[in-house]
Amino acid sequence: MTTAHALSEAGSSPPPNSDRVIDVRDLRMRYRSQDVLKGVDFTARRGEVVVLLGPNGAGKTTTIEVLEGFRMRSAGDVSVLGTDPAHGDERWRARLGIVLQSWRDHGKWRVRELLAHLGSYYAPYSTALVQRPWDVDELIAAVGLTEQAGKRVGTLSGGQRRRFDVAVGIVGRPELLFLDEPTAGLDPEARNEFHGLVRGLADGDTTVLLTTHDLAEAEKLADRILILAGGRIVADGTAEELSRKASAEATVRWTLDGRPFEESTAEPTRFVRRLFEDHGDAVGGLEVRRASLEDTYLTMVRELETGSVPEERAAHAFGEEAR
Ligand SMILES: Nc1ncnc2c1ncn2[C@@H]1O[C@H](COP(=O)(O)OP(=O)(O)OP(=O)(O)O)[C@@H](O)[C@H]1O
Repeated sequence: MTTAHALSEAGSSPPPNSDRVIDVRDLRMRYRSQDVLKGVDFTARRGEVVVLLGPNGAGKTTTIEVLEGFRMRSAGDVSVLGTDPAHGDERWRARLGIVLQSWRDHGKWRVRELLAHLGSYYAPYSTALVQRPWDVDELIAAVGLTEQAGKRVGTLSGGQRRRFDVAVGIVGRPELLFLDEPTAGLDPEARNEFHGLVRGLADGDTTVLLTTHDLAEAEKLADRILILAGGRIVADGTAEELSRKASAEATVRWTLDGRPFEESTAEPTRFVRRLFEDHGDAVGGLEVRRASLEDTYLTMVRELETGSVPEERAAHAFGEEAR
C-alpha cells in the first residue's frame, strides 16, 4: 500500500531531522479536583505503531485529546509534528488523522459521496510526492467497503460503520493517525483486515497512536506499548520487553508417564536440559511459557491498584528507563 510519506512539503514543516512525531513531557491534566494525568512522558517516532493501554478511566482519551488539540492541558510540554497542539493551525490539523470512539453524524450521506466530500478538504495539502486526498475508490477498497459504497452511512452495520470511521480518519493520508478503540465491535475477520491496514500505513511511514482494551491486538500490532495507570506511563517497551521485565520466570510444563508436572524457573533452558538428562524420551508434552502480555498487564495494574508498587516508583520498576 502506498500511503502517506510524511506530508512534510505541505503544512507547517516538521523540524528538520525530527524523527519524533510526538514528544510529551510531564503532561498533567486536572478536572476540577481530580488529577487524571500526573506527569505523563513518552515519545513516538515516524512510522511507529504505539499502543496506549490502561484501565477504564486511566486518562487515555484525555491524553489523545490533548495531542489532537481538542483539550487544553493543565501543564507540561507537548509537541506533535513539531507543533504545540494548543496552537495548531489548519495546515497542522490536515496532517493528522483522527478516529474517535464514536462519531455518529452524517447518517444520510452515502459512503462514497461523504468520503469524496471530506477528502476534498485535503486537496490543498497535496504534494508532488503524496497525492491528497486518497483516491476514494481505492480507499473504500482498502477498508473493505466496496459493496457498501452506494449505501447510506446510517444503514451500515456496526462493523461496517467502524471501517467507515477509519476511512474518514485516513482519507487525507495523515502523517499521524490517532485511533481510539478502533476495533471495538469488529468481527475477527474485520479485525484482522484492520490490523493489515494499520501495518500497511505504518510501513508507508504513518505514525499510529492507538488505544485498545484488547491485549492480543496490542501484542500483534504494537512496535511499542505504553501502559497508563495511576496518572503516569508505568511501562514503555515492546510486548516482549514488558513481559520479560515484569516476570523473569518462565513456566515449564511436561508429562512423565502420562502425569502432568509444572515448574516456574528463571532458567528454563538449563531446567529443560536437566529434565532430558534425567528422564530422556520419557518426557512428553513439553511446553515453556513466558508471561503473556495479559499476565504482565494485569500484574502491573493490580500492583499499582493495591499499592504494592508506589506510583512514583512504578515507571522505574517496569522499565521506563528503556526510553
Ligand atoms: N470533561 C471532563 N470533565 C471531568 N472529568 C472528566 C472529563 N473527561 C474525562 N474525565 C474523567 O477523567 C478520567 C479519565 O477519563 P478518560 O476518558 O481520559 O479515560 P480512558 O482511559 O480513556 O477511559 P476508558 O478506557 O474507559 O475509555 C475519568 O475519571 C473521567 O471521568
